[in-house]
Amino acid sequence: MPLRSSLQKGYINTILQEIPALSSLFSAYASIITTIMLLRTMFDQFLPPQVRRYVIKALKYYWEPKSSDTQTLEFEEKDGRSPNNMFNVAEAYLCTIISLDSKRLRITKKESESHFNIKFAKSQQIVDSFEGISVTWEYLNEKQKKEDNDLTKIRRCLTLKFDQIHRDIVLTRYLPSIIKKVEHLKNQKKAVKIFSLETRGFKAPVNLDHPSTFDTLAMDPNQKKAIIDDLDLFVRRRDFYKKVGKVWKRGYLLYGPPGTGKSSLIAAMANYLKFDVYDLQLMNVRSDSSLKDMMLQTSNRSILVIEDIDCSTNMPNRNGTTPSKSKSPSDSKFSLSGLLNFIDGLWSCCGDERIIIFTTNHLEKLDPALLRPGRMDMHIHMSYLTFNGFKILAANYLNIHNDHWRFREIEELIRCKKVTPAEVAEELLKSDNAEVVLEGLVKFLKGKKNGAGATTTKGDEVLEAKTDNI
Ligand SMILES: Nc1ncnc2c1ncn2[C@@H]1O[C@H](COP(=O)(O)OP(=O)(O)OP(=O)(O)O)[C@@H](O)[C@H]1O
Ligand SMILES: [Mg+2]
Repeated sequence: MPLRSSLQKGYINTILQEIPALSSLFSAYASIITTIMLLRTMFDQFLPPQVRRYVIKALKYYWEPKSSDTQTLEFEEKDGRSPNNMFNVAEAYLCTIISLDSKRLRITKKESESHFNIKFAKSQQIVDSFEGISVTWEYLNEKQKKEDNDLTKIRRCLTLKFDQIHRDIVLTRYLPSIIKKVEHLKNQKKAVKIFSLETRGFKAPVNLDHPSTFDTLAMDPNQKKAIIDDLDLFVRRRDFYKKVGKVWKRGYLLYGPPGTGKSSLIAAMANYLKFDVYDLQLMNVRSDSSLKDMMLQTSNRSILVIEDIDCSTNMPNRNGTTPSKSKSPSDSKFSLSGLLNFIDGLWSCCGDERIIIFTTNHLEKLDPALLRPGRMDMHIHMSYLTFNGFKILAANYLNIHNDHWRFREIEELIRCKKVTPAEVAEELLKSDNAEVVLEGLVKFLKGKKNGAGATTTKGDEVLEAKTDNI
């Protein structure tokens, strides 16, 4: 083939032309090797061993990749004999950033858990980034010989590697942010407990298991938002309370007719904050000092509830007279001023992050001392159902998220009737069929007495925040 042979000829010519350049490259390379070998021989033969060692060390320092550039932190599973919580925190955090693409994963499950956990496995690495820096986690699971005998033990450890120049960021910001994230996660998973009071103290707690949340509460949206904002502000103000020298507590007074959602709101608050609830029935409190003892039994991050404050006890007022004749002041060593002292923080200063909630159906019956500005931080009026509230119930109970042809009529009826969310919720439960339920509700509303000014629609009219009192 003429073409092929001409190409081959071309290659050969090119190679022949390059021969002088290649041969000079080879000779340069050979002379470098010879020089190195000569130097090596001189180095071995003429330099004393100490100097040789020193030179080798110096060369290593300049030429080897510097291992000291990488900082390694070790999180051992055990700190001596006790568990190292930082290991658990780091492990929990890594579960949240693990990629399912990892070639090796560990799967764990406790008997009490309904789902399995995915953890990262021996010798696997996870690269994480924080504020633009990159860090590498590795899980070590190595056998170690015990010093005193031949037995081996397993050393479990997480290592965190990063460039040394980022040490401050890792120690002062990255690790604290991990602790915060894990605390938050734990809090999300926490089951809220309720402690009820007996004469001798609080009973063993049970899970609150109350399904009420801010999403399911039929309330004016502005009022709901104001409460959520207030709770959020409260929980993030630890330093602020410290700075101004106030006990870190917040008091809410919920008032309104029966069935308007006062207890449901308490459950929603507890579920939102994941705070345990202490249900304090005042009839079981015998004296001011026993109230103080009860307080000592409660934990931080909790809600103390005193329901129906107007009628739960024949508490003597500050003049020593009881509202009811069934008990004389001498029968009870528990007084209104004792309770007021407690609210004012004298006794609650044994704990942090406390919420106190009073409920009443009759605001007018309460001792004015309880209502004085500064006692309860926020007065929340739980009123009759509004149309906005009804739409929330319709979405929850009937899955109606948009408009419905019956809504205009229902809106008109709700505007001029006094109807509680509890009454409407009961009507909405009566059938699976939305048409049947709404027809029944219209009938029910038509059958109710008219009530002027039954509903208040503006959030700011039904919510009085005494925010200036913290
Ligand atoms: N605002 C509301 N949003 C949603 N459901 C509500 C609301 N109010 C009442 N309900 C329903 O009515 C039931 C009773 O309400 P809840 O016990 O919260 O009322 P209450 O104001 O505490 O009444 P009481 O003054 O008698 O203690 C709740 O379990 C819930 O199903
Ligand atoms: Mg209630």
